[in-house]
Amino acid sequence: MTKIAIFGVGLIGGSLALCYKGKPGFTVVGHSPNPKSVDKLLKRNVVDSATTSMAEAVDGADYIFLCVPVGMLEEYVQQLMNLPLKKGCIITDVGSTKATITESAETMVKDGVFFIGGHPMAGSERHGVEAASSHLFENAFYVLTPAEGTPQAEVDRLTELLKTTKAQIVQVGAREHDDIVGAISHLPHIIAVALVNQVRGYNETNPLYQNLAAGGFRDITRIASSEPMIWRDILVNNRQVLLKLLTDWNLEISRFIELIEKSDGEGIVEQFRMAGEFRSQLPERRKGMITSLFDIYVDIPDHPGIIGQITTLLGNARINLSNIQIIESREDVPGVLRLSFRNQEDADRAVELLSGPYAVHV
Ligand SMILES: NC(=O)C1=CN([C@@H]2O[C@H](COP(=O)(O)OP(=O)(O)OC[C@H]3O[C@@H](n4cnc5c(N)ncnc54)[C@H](O)[C@@H]3O)[C@@H](O)[C@H]2O)C=CC1
Ligand SMILES: O=C(O)C(=O)Cc1ccc(O)cc1
Repeated sequence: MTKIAIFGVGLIGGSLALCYKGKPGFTVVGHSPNPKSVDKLLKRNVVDSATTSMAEAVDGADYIFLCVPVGMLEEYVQQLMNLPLKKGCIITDVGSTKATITESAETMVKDGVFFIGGHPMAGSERHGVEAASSHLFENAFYVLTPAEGTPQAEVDRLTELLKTTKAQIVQVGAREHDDIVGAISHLPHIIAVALVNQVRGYNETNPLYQNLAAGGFRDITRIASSEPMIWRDILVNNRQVLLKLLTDWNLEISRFIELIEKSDGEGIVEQFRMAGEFRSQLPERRKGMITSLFDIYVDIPDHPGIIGQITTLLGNARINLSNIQIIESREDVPGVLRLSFRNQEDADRAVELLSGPYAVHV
């Protein structure tokens, strides 16, 4: 039996637990310092067993996943080193930054125990075990940042284990990881939050901002709703990289200020052209760092219970709805319902299911 211990069974820890729980040959134990959380994990059936005792969780464990906020990772590795661990045990984490934990764990691990940094590059703005899903990592990249001197055979062993997540495993240097992920994930989160707060300010004097900010604005700022504590730790941890990126961001914005001041139409066109060209080269069907929602639109006649009927149809077909929004609902016009799904397959199935009784657009 392969024993997997998971510390911090939230969105990511819970999703990992669901990848292994019930698979032949695996047993999954969840750890939380909070007895109420332990009860919740058992009730929700996310793990085979759960405990508040670190010693009990790691007893005989083959793999230990640290899925707590980035700021707690080092402390967890330190505490694990004071416990009897199984020989050959691999400790890995899922933190969104990799340099500090990979470098410090290297100095902490004892003989016969290995630390391999990890980052499943998929997630969402939601948090907690309630949002966990065994499908979260499918078709996403899962980065491993082995500490120097880690035998490749151990990295291969973890890679083999992680195949169950259906993610594509890649090895990247920890510092290179933080540079790249800083630019494609951490900076966009900062920009989304700053943008929402800018509009929030205007909205204080004119609430029409909020009313008109549906649709596109809502979409591009989804990640501004991410869990504050998780992001506090990520941004503080990756501060060096982010300070450089924010300086570059200021330059990009200054360029736009100048172009607009000068009414430089050609310059503006050139900015859009270059961005469009690069963007069109991004991989299309792979799940990226910042996941998109897949939307379909359904015309809804104005009569009571219609939304319930649609959600029931989807529920019965076990199609997971991620978001639902009424776009227009006035007495004189039929409403449009926007249904969002986490993947194209669910969106396609929903179109097929709803196209009979309703008018569906994509
Ligand atoms: N949210 C996302 O989309 C992604 C997050 N990550 C990383 O995964 C890790 C976990 O994040 P999520 O699962 O999103 O967050 P979450 O909030 O859903 O889960 C965090 C877990 O850690 C526990 N925890 C929080 N503070 C704690 C404390 N002081 N002591 C002990 N346990 C504590 C929580 O009870 C919860 O079980 C973070 O390191 C994050 O950087 C990695 C990839 C994606
Ligand atoms: O909500 C989204 O799309 C994300 O960007 C999720 C995410 C958050 C943190 C990560 O380290 C990786 C992915």
